[in-house]
Amino acid sequence: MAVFTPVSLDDIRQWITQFPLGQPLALKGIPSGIENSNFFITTERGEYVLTVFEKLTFEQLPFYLNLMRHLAERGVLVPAPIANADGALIVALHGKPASIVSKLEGSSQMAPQPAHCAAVGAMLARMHLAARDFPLQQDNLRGLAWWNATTPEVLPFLSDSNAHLLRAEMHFQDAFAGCATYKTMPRGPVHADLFRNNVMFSGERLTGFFDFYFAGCDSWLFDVAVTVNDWCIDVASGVLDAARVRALLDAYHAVRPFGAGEQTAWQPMLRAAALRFWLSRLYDFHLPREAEMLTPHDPVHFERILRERIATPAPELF
Ligand SMILES: Nc1ncnc2c1ncn2[C@@H]1O[C@H](COP(=O)(O)OP(=O)(O)OP(=O)(O)O)[C@@H](O)[C@H]1O
Ligand SMILES: N[C@@H](CCO)C(=O)O
Repeated sequence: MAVFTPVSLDDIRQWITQFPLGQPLALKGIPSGIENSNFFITTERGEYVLTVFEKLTFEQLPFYLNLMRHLAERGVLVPAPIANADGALIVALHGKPASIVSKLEGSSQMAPQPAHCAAVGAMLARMHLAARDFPLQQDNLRGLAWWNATTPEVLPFLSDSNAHLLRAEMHFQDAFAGCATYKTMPRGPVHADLFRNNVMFSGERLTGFFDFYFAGCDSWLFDVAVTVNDWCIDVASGVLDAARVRALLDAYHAVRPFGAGEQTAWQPMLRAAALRFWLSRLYDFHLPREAEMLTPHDPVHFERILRERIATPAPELF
């Protein structure tokens, strides 16, 4: 169970009185997740999720929590952060930053069909548009600068073939980020981690996006590429599934039309999105943190996807 900071019902009885949630009735650690310590809390007012942030700081967190509030207020389906009596969304618990958000109904759809992908594409485009007037700025902290910083840390653990792939792809992505097309791409706050396990569905009805703690300002197309690389693949091979790709991209395009520059950037962006998760998985695998129990995600999955995106022409964006 990936609970890095244990929290008990007794620990929060006094602490939770600063929120308008009534008495806590039950608290349960959530076993999935590798970044933060998460708990379901039942209070007299309903069901919520408590997150204790393990790496993100009090300085970084306002971007994520205020973005969620901004989106929720504009009808994008995301958990609504709960403010305490002073209006604060982030408060200390066991010396670490913590927040409480509303619990989404439904469950993750781990075997998505085209209808699920279309719902995700449409909501992603709505999210990008709704965040255009979000006033806070924060870079994608898992963007190009982080890839460049992390590459030398993981290289010593790689086979010759993988070290060559990583060096070559970093070279390609550094050059791509410097080109004119990249610089004109539409950008704004993006989720940047919109995998199947970060979206809730009730049947075919999308009930919410969550886990915004990798969000940041980046190109919208990067967000689309991250999403397609998870929602629209055959998991065993990493190969894109044409029907699901079409469903997701067409639904996105109907809400926020893609531009010609984005078509040019699509294949490099699919590669960038694969590289980002290959790198973070390599880092977590070879340089793990302590946890009560932690199962790192498999880096080979994204190595396979990266090789596949390099080898195979990208599908038409629109
Ligand atoms: N607002 C929410 N409503 C309902 N369930 C939630 C909510 N937030 C988190 N969960 C549940 O908690 C689990 C872990 O949350 P989350 O994915 O945010 O953790 P994490 O540590 O940031 O994980 P990772 O970054 O590995 O995805 C989710 O899979 C989901 O079941
Ligand atoms: N979605 C990431 C985990 C961090 O949220 C991965 O699958 O590697």
